[in-house]
Amino acid sequence: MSRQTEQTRRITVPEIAGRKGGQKIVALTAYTTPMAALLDPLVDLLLVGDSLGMVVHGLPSTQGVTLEMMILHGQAVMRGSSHALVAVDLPFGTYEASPEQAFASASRLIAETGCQAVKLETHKGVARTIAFLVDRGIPVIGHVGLRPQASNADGGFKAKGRTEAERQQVLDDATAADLAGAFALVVEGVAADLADTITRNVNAPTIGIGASAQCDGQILVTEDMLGLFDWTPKFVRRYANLKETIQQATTTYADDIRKGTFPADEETYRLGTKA
Ligand SMILES: Nc1nc(=O)c2c([nH]1)NC[C@@H]1CN(c3ccc(C(=O)N[C@@H](CCC(=O)O)C(=O)O)cc3)CN21
Ligand SMILES: CC(C)C(=O)C(=O)O
Ligand SMILES: [Mg+2]
Repeated sequence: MSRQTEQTRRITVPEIAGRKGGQKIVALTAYTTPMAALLDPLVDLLLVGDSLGMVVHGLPSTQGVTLEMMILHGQAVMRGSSHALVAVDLPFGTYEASPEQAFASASRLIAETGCQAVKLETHKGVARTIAFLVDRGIPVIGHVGLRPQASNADGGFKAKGRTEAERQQVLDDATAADLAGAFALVVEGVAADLADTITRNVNAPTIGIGASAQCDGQILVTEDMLGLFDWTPKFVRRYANLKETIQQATTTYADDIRKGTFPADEETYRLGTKA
C-alpha cells in the first residue's frame, strides 16, 4: 500500500467533478484554522469565500476584499484541513480585466496557499478567462445567478429568475462556464426550476445555495448555518444556535469574574518556592 492511501488524502478535483448526478457534494465555507479543522472530516469541500469580508471583517459587501486577505485566510484553512478539497474565491477586481490578470491572481492563490482550486463569479464575458486558467492547470469553479460582487450593478442582493430574459441570461452564463471547463458550478439565489434546468443542461456538478435540492450538492456560509446571526438570507437553515450559546457562556463568565469565583484554586498556579 502506498503511503498516500494509508494516510488521509484530500478529495481531488476529478472526484468532485465526478459527482454529477451521484453522491451529493457537501460544502461549507471556512475562513480560519480551528473552524476548518472541525469541518474538514465532515464535508467534501471547504470554500474560503470572499463572504469573509462581511462575515469576519464587518464590511458592507464583498467588494472591499483583497487578494492578500484571501491568501491569509486560505493559508489558515489549509493548515486546519487534510481531507476536504479547498477552493478559494478570487475577490472583486483581481480577475475581471483580462485572462492574464486572472492567471496572475489565481496562480498566487494556488502557490501561496496550496489550495486546489479557485472560484470566480462568472457571466458570459468571463468564460474565456475560465478556459485560459483551465488550459494552464488551474481548476476553476464557476459561480452564477446571484453574484454578490455585482451587487452595485444589481441594486443589491437580488434572487435571479424573475423574467424570461433574466432566466436565459443565467442559463447562458452557466452553459458558457461549463463549456469553458469549470469543474463545478455554484448556483446562488435562483428560482428552483431555473436551478433544475441549469443542473440538467451542464456537465459540471452544480452546488446550490438558495437554488434547489436537485443541485448536485449544497453550500452555506458556516456562520449562518450555525446560527451566529439574527438575519440571514431566506435560503439558510439554522442547524444550531451558537449566538445564544456564546451569549450564555459570556454572561456566566462575566458573573463569575464579578462574584470572584473565577479563577478557582484549580485554575490558579501554586508554584511554591525552591530553597
Ligand atoms: N453571512 C453571509 N451569508 C451569505 O450567504 C453571504 C454573505 N454573508 N456574504 C456574501 C454573499 C451575500 N449573500 C446574500 C446576501 C443577501 C441576500 C438577500 O438579501 N436575499 C434576499 C433575497 C431578496 C429577493 O427575493 O431578491 C432574501 O430575502 O433572502 C442573499 C444573499 C450570500 N453571501
Ligand atoms: C456563499 C459562497 C458560494 C461564496 O461565494 C462565498 O462564501 O463567498
Ligand atoms: Mg463568494
